[in-house]
Amino acid sequence: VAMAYLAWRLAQRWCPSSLQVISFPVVQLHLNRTAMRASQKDFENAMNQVKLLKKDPGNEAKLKLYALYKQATEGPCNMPKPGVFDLINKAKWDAWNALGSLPKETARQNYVDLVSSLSSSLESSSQVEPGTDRKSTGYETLMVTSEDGITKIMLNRPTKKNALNVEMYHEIMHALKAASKDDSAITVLTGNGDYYSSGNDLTNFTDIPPGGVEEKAKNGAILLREFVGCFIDFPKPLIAVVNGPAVGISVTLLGLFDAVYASDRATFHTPFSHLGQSPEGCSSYTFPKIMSPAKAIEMLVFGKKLTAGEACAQGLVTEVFPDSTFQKEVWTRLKAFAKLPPNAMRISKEIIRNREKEKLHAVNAEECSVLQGRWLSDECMNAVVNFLSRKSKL
Ligand SMILES: CCCCC/C=C/C(=O)SCCNC(=O)CCNC(=O)[C@H](O)C(C)(C)COP(=O)(O)OP(=O)(O)OC[C@H]1O[C@@H](n2cnc3c(N)ncnc32)[C@H](O)[C@@H]1OP(=O)(O)O
Repeated sequence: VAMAYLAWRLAQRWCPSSLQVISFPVVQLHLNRTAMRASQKDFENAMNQVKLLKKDPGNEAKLKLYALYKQATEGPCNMPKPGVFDLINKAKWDAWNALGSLPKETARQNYVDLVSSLSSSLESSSQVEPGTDRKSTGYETLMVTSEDGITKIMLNRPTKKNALNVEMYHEIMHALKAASKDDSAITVLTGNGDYYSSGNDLTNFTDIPPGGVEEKAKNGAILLREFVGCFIDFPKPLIAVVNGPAVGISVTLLGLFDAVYASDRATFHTPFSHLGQSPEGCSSYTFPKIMSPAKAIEMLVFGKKLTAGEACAQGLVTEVFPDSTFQKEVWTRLKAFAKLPPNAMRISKEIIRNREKEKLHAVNAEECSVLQGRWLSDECMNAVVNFLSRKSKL
């Protein structure tokens, strides 16, 4: 019920504007387009095209498609209004009902138009999609560059505080795999804008697959395990340049980096209990080792936010720099590191890290399995709903 509520809140957030988009232009289109009518064949083609869309068009578009489809095939909404707790069906009913007495032919035409615009917009944004060698511009959520012996992977959703959406998880894995094979000596992860990263994108929780929330949680655990695994196995020196606040998984992963340089503006926050969740990124193992069990519990269980200075004192951060000179000082240092013999660095990292690898993979698997259960809990669902409905922030 909580997840249905969540989907409904999202639909509700989008619906006020989307209903205007549905009802107002639909009527206009009807007036302007008496001569342009989509045939039944066009309509059927559009229905098939929807199934072939390479990307999920999002809940707002799906609600519009649903409403137009129902209007085109059954006419005005004559179903009883779903009960107040039947949240998803109520959002669908609202969308359909908002079409009023729009004629079937117009709804059919609008459906065809909508599918056509979705196909072209999603098609064009997926031209840079998977498969071949991605260059910097081939990423949607990252900027990846390679120069002076350094591959820099920059999280690039500054307007969302570099929250990690599903695409970003995949792109980071792709970029790390490419960096492990390229001719750079070291690899750097950093953030664009004022944040390093605000952690997992909480809207990841809203896209529920046909198998429901259980399938969603299972897929999330698989993705997380693979994602963290890439950091455990990364063979070259991996350095975090923490340009601003870091939250959640962007903090826990730092225990798997080989050096962490932070601006004095950065903070380190893992509010897992607040979110009804539990630690990941192997932090249940690395943090107690790095900073003592008691300090790790303050962070991972009680959600204590550390300043950069405190994180450095606890051993999570290697060195802190004043924000005004941060970029200059850090990159000068990194360029010097990148001139060291790459094979020697690789082999030294291997000998330091390898004996822990098996343990880290086991910890990762266990953390993912615990989180899978947490994502289905009321505590977690309520926390996500509260954030998405703007009732809470960290
Ligand atoms: C599948 C793998 C799962 C791995 C498990 C990982 C767990 C974690 O990482 S737990 C940590 C999750 N992160 C959070 O709970 C942070 C939530 N965000 C916030 O509390 C705040 O946004 C803030 C403190 C990070 C920043 O606050 P403020 O400076 O006031 O900026 P805004 O809130 O206005 O943010 C701007 C814009 O960005 C969106 N946004 C920021 N962080 C997230 C996020 N984590 N998920 C989704 N969206 C995020 C925010 O909603 C704003 O969007 P618009 O309103 O559309 O402008």
